[in-house]
Amino acid sequence: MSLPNIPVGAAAITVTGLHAGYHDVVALDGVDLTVLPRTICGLIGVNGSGKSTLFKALMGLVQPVRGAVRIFGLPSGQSRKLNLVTYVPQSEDVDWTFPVSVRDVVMMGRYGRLGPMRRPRRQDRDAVDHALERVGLADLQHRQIGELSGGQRKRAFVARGIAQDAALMLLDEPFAGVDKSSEAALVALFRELRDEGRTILISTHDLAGIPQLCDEAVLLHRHVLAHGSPATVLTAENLARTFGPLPAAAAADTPKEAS
Ligand SMILES: Nc1ncnc2c1ncn2[C@@H]1O[C@H](COP(=O)(O)OP(=O)(O)OP(=O)(O)O)[C@@H](O)[C@H]1O
Repeated sequence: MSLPNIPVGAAAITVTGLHAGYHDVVALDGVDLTVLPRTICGLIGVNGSGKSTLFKALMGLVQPVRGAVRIFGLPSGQSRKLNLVTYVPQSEDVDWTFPVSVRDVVMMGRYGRLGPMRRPRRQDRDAVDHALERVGLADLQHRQIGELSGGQRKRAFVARGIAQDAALMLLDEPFAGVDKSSEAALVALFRELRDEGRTILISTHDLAGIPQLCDEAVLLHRHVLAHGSPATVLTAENLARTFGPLPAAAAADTPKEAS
């Protein structure tokens, strides 16, 4: 991975005093969050707690009412122009009837990197081949994107981010609709991507999978309730603050602190 544009020493994500929302809906109410490079950070919260809005604010798709967002020290528009960040949205936010192949979707990751002729060159095609291989979709690359299963569509968007060679990947529920064996393969892939130098912010409802996947966890409810290692964050007390009191049987199933 070549990341010449990243300011040395900058945090991957810096969010300060962020207030954002939609018309009369306050979705984020004073979010402060710093995520260092080479980290997989899990974003956890109930439905409507503001996870997707935070992703959109990081991408510049939702404007702050107050506060600021920086990606590698840069405003979101600039970080997007420099191909520093990629976003895998929730499936509901994508028009799957759009007549493009899986390969076309992955090639979109290269658009910001095309040469002066604006045509894919050998290196772009190679990057797309490589990304398709890494998510296990090489055999399905000529299918229309809408003809894939839910889990395969997610993998196509992850491949787009890999082809883009983005230093920061924002993944909104990448495991939704993904079967257990594909989820295990994605977890291994995300850890490889982290080890290559990327930073990943990932929203998930799979609490039990957090300790294996994530270096850090963030509990969100319009603002950050807790942030730190999974062991320190996923305590019964913090989870009760995030999700409300759990029934005794469910509480017994919550992840144990790592020893
Ligand atoms: N386009 C929109 N217009 C108006 N309100 C919205 C819009 N999108 C989200 N909201 C509201 O903003 C708040 C935060 O929503 P958001 O989608 O960020 O939550 P979330 O944590 O991602 O939820 P989920 O787990 O269900 O995906 C909710 O109250 C939601 O109803």
